[in-house]
Amino acid sequence: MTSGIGATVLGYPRIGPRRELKRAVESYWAGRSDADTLHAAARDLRVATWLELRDAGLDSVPSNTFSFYDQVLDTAFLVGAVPDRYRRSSALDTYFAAARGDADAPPLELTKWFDTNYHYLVPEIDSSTEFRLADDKPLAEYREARAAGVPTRPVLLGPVTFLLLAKGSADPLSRLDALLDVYVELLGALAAEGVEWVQFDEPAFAMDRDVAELAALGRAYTRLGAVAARPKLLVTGYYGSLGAALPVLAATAVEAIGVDLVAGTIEGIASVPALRDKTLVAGVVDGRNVWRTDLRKAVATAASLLGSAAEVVVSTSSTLLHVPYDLDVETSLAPEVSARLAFARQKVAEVVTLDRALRSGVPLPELPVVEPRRDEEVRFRLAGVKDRSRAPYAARVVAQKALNLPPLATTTIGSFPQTAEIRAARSLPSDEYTARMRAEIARVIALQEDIGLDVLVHGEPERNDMVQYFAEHLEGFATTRLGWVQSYGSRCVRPPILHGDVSRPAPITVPWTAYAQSLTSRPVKGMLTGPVTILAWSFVRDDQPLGETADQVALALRDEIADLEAAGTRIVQVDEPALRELLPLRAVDHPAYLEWSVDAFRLATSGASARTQVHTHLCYSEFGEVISAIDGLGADVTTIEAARSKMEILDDLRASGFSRGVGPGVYDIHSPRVPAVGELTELIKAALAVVPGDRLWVNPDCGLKTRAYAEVEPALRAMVAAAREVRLG
Ligand SMILES: CN1c2c(nc(N)[nH]c2=O)NC[C@@H]1CNc1ccc(C(=O)N[C@@H](CCC(=O)N[C@@H](CCC(=O)N[C@@H](CCC(=O)O)C(=O)O)C(=O)O)C(=O)O)cc1
Ligand SMILES: N[C@@H](CCS)C(=O)O
Ligand SMILES: [Zn+2]
Repeated sequence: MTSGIGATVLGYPRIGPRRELKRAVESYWAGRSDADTLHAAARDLRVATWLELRDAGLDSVPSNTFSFYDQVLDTAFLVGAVPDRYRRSSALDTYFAAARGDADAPPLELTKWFDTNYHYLVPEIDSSTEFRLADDKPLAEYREARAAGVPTRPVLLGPVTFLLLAKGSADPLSRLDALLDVYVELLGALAAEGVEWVQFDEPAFAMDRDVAELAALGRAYTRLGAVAARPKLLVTGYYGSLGAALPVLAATAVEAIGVDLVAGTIEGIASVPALRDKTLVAGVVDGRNVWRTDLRKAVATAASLLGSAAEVVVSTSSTLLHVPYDLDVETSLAPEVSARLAFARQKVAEVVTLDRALRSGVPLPELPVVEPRRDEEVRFRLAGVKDRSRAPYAARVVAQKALNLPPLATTTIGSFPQTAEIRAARSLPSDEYTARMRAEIARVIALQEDIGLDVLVHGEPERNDMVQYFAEHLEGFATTRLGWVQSYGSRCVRPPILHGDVSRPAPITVPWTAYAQSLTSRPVKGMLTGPVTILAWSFVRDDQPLGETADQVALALRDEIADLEAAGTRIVQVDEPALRELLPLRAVDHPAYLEWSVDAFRLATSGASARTQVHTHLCYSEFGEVISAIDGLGADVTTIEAARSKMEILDDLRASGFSRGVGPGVYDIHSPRVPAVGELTELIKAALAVVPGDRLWVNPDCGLKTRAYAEVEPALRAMVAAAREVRLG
């Protein structure tokens, strides 16, 4: 039996090719435009996407991939799982209150989406949550697309992944049957509308799952498969192999299963007999990286599955949300780099080409193969690095006494507010720009001295982004002009493209840091982004192990640290906020990752003298799982996000016996709220119960770049006052 889904992609970017959605929502938030204007902008983006995908030749076009903020939040609204504290006068304002918070309620928790740089809002579900079909977004988008002449396939977050991502219940799956009632009702409504296919995403099953979770998956799709009048069902599990979830899904009545054959493998697929009457949606075009597909290899992979399913069709390995829109607008990329690339629009064309080749025998085009740039000197130097250790910590503590820091030393994480004036200045001529940035640094240093911080920062005004900035100054990286990818809500990043061997033509941060240090007698921290984070937030080459690429980046950072020391820098911070993010989804892959990631950090930092205090900073994740790796980094001081998770990290630190300097963040920089001195002293005292005062640092959770001075200044003053109060006992 063939089902006729045909060539498709599992999802598409939604921010607009020129970040139109960012401008539209931010304008609405600022009160500069009304809801109708915002809805019209959103509609234009959706319609343009559907027409583009249809005209590119896809047989099945996805819908409901649009979101004003986040698809997990959309799902919470769809099923009525929105806490009452967010109820506002309109549905749109209720939605944005949950996403961003307001004067009356802090937002839902924001956290990393699997092993990507996308962030989702964590639904709150407990035994009292009354699920109901509370929104018609998937239906409305289907109708809108149909009116534009495009029949579409609504994409929904699968019920089991939704519950597994939620918090608030010790046993979220106990709510599955109640949630399924809503999905059953929705399937009926979609069928009545004439929807032919619906896609359910269950990426939670690319991770290790226990027997109860696998059983819940089976129960969910057995129930949805049994709905009398329903669209055909495609269930996808991406960011890795479905593993044990594949036979579970195959045993249900769903018509199609989407498998990730880029992050996952074909292993085990042929041995699932129940797939033989289903459509296999073969994800052979990489949804997360930007390399052009090896068409011959991809078609061979898909063809090898032909006997395992009733039908095999070509698709992307995951949603295309994580790649930029269009390579063709990047006219400044070197031709030998762009010849190796495909962004979302080009990937759609690849899917169509591959599907026609697989199912109709249309010949594949011949494309030239371009090899990555090799740098023999970098490879030679790396082969010569034998030792990645520093002097013992006790000796470093003695050597660093010269810094003369008080107990409960106060500092910030690096960035100060990136104001509109700073961003606008980027287009100035070089001399003028440098003068503006130096003036900003001088202002930030004077402010920190006035506030009374002990260890200062230069404020990072010259950095458009903590990864892109370094990529712009390293060989082996390309950066884009318009290659924006959604990170969270309206915030976007332009991940650099790490395409060849990495080297550092000249010092990167030294002039800015040295200038800042020349203005003050207090120590100014040199500020670098670590090798793991640079890889995590870039598109990385896939022709060599990640550990090799990380070492090349680390070597460049090692040279930068040596130059910072030579210029008089006594403290260097190497940020690794993405250390947890890159942790592989399957436990079997953890040890190898933790080994190369820790090794790369140690390569970057182990050239530092015992007198130089090395800090690292981590945020955006829960760190319990990688606490021993954090210890393995060997930094003298680790500042870590803690306030948002209510200092839960203290338990992990206590349990791990962490014995070096640590700064659990005392206030949440994601909220405009200014903390009171009293609440900060309480947090510092709680931390003092776990870490002695001479090793305990007082700092915010993360950098201040997204905040305004009106919030930052009083918050830092409160933080310094709290540290002084606790010092006095
Ligand atoms: C710490 N985080 C980061 C992650 N990933 C990164 N690559 N970088 C990170 O810092 N992942 C986890 C978190 C995610 N958090 C954030 C937080 C904030 C942003 C953000 O604010 N993004 C900005 C874009 C930042 C940037 O690249 N700025 C450039 C370009 C600015 C710009 O838009 N210029 C205008 C023209 C100038 C003007 O007049 O404003 C234009 O191009 O039109 C710069 O400063 O030069 C955003 O706007 O979304 C992202 C992730
Ligand atoms: N130094 C960076 C770290 C962010 S995770 C900053 O302060 O923005
Ligand atoms: Zn941070």
